Amino acid sequence: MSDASYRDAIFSTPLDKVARFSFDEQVVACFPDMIRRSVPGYGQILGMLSLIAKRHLRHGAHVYDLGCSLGASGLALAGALPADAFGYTGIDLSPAMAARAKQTFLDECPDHAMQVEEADIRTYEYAPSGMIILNFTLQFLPPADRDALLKRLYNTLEPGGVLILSEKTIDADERDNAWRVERYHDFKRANGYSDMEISQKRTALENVLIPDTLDALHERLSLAGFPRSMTWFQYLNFTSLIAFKEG
Ligand SMILES: C[S@@+](CC[C@H](N)C(=O)[O-])C[C@H]1O[C@@H](n2cnc3c(N)ncnc32)[C@H](O)[C@@H]1O
Ligand SMILES: O=C(O)C(=O)C[C@]1(C(=O)O)C=C[C@@H](O)C=C1
Repeated sequence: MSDASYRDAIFSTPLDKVARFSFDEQVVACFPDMIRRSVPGYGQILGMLSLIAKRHLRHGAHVYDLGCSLGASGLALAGALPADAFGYTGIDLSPAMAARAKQTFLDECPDHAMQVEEADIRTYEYAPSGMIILNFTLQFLPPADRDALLKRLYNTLEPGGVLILSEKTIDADERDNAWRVERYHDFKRANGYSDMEISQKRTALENVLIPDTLDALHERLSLAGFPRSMTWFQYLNFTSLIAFKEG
């Protein structure tokens, strides 16, 4: 079955040298377990996506899911909306992710027209769309590339379209940041990760996942052209924003 998932044990043994985190076969094999145990509120964010789509998506409009990984957002939409309600393109640069997402859609929702493209979201040629999902992906782009992408996305959205931006964040205040990171590590421990796993993954993500502050995310959305953005979800150092294009 294409959604078979293993328990994430990638950082459970001591490594001489921790390699940079990458979305390779090893991560793909345990990704559903990894993201569920590592991202506070991941399930709730997925659950809200289809409710937001029901309110904001014009019937038949297109949805882009950027950095779709295994297509969890697409599956959430397909589970809640009929096939003719929307079109969907998931894009991911990782060949292993894209291949597995493609197969998952064929297995799980063959009646919905779900496309997956193995491509770079920075250079992809977007068609007009009603909703763009960027869930935990912008944080993996070099910061210098983020504004240009958001501007392109704003320009491709149809009037009345929405962008959902979910990210890990950092606090500008050092004490607040330390508190939030410590409680995040408590969250991971409570989900079965050891101190060694937490520490080795932290090293692997250094200079790979570069978080912005919540204020910087709103500022980027404003710079891109969005007249309005809101933080609709926050749980420790993970957040989700919605940005609206004027209708
Ligand atoms: C944390 S995962 C996203 C999780 C996913 N959105 C979900 O909700 O399950 C980040 C994904 O972004 C992809 N990615 C990173 N940089 C990318 C780029 N420049 N273009 C396309 N995909 C990219 C990675 O391959 C990875 O699958
Ligand atoms: O484990 C962490 O520290 C995380 O930041 C979680 C996180 C993410 O936010 O994208 C990092 C890598 C994996 O893609 C899954 C989740």
